[in-house]
Amino acid sequence: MDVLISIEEASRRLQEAATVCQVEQVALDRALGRVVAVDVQALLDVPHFDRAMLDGFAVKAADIVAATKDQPVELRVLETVGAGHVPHVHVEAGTAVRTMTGAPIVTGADAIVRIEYAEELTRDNERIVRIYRAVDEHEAIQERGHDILAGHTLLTSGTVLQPMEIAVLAAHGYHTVTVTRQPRVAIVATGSEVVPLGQALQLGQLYNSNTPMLTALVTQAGAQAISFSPASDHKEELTERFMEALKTCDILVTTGGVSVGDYDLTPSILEAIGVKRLFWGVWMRPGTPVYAGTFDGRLVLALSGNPAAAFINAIVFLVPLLRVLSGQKNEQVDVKARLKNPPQKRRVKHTRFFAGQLIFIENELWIDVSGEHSSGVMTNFIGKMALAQIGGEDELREGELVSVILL
Ligand SMILES: Nc1nc2c(c(=O)[nH]1)N[C@H]1C(S)=C(S)[C@@H](COP(=O)(O)OP(=O)(O)OC[C@H]3O[C@@H](n4cnc5c(N)ncnc54)[C@H](O)[C@@H]3O)O[C@H]1N2
Ligand code: MOO
Repeated sequence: MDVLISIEEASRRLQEAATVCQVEQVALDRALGRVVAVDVQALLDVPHFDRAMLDGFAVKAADIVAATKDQPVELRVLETVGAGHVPHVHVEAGTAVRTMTGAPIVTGADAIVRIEYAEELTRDNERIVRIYRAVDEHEAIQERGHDILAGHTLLTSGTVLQPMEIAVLAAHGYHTVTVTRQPRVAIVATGSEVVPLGQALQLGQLYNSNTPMLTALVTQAGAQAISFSPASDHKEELTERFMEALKTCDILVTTGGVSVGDYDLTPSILEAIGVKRLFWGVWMRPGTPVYAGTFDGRLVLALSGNPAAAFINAIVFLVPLLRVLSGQKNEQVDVKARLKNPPQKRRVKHTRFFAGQLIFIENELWIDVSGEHSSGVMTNFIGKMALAQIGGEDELREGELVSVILL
């Protein structure tokens, strides 16, 4: 390992080495979570016509200024217009059109009176409506272009497509959208003790939990995970697996073999195949011996083998990197909470991370980090929604205000 560097410095080196992925077109029904690559313009005025926002009667507001519960005003009803219908008449003084929510407003009308304040009847074969309340001009009418006007910018590049962004694109008639290609992340777990799921365990062996965890995390972050079978701690096997994985990806993520033991071969093998080191060792715990490098325009992150350390390494370095590669520009919210039940641990120079539960106590956000925090303990993460990050001048004491990373 090198002299340890700060998380900020490690992140800076990684982000500097990262480049945004190419662009591609995707259909709207495949676009969830993808990142807009080019600003998208509004193609239409939306709504595309003046429309009714309530079921009622389209009227001239001036006709019914005197309408009250006791002294209703009567108007002649010319026709009924539902959503998707087109009015065939023109409202003159003394007339109205029965108009349903979403229908176009008939010409001549300037307000909608809701149906609850009106009563329609037939007199001498004529449709009449009694109106019991005055309305303001424009009441319950949404004008053409009220939401957005054609030619305005609808979505800026870097926007993550969530359900409502997709709805907005569809409202303008877009079938497809230009997005950045999903970053491809190759995942290689290492360690002679690590065996694939489905195989009986012998003494000293354990199942590979890091690959499924990282695959899930990468998928959750909107990137594409390519998982390889684990490689045992042999130079030839590690070399072959790393080289094979590097061919297919934007980022190679490995776990295990980054510390100082006799079989911790990952950094030396990566460098033997041409990886250029960005750092090896960060003031963080868990996850201190994390390694990073570059290889022919790709990035390499070699995480600790300890599941909790690998997870926190990935949350701190991999997830933000995926944001950069996919061109995301969404602001990250800075969340702070007060520490509840901090472990009795020595305050060290390392930035520490503890999984916790967010709770409100008397209108203040707290993060309860009770439970065992060890690199080898996974169950303490179950159901936890956040990590407390204790760094800099922060103290490990009850009530300390610390940064929180939402999971
Ligand atoms: N003398 C020193 N020893 C250690 C140091 C040190 O500075 N000096 N650092 C410690 C720290 S901190 C960590 S973290 C670990 C990092 O070890 P490695 O990254 O080299 O990881 P391994 O030794 O390969 O594995 C650690 C642990 O995790 C288990 N493991 C590995 N891969 C998987 C997997 N895919 N799924 C589930 N579990 C996995 C592995 O069996 C080990 O138990 O080093 C300390 N040592
Ligand atoms: O990286 Mo380690 O998790 O500090 O034991």
